Amino acid sequence: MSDSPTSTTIDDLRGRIDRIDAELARLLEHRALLAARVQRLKPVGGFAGRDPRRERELVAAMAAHAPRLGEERLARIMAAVIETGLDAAEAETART
Ligand SMILES: O=C(O)C(=O)C[C@]1(C(=O)O)C=C[C@@H](O)C=C1
Repeated sequence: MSDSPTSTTIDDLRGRIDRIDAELARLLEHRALLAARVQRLKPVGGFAGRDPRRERELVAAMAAHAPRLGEERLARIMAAVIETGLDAAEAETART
């Protein structure tokens, strides 16, 4: 896939972003499902059982794949991802 100015338009780039966003949504859904399963296996799950060390470790591992974003920005993104996953897990628990 070329990024040359002649072949790349805003529409092309937005199309590529849309495809990545669809993939991200599927991955986030899958991640939330797995994180909900972890909550059910932990002695204390949900927000009460939050594990800051595990969160730091997963962000550090991700940073190796995302040098443009870097660890500090990834930490902000992953805080939102993790909190949203915990929120969905707690809502599911409340329904069942
Ligand atoms: O690994 C865990 O202990 C989890 O509960 C999963 C998870 C996550 O979403 O990755 C969620 C909350 C914790 O603070 C750390 C990680």
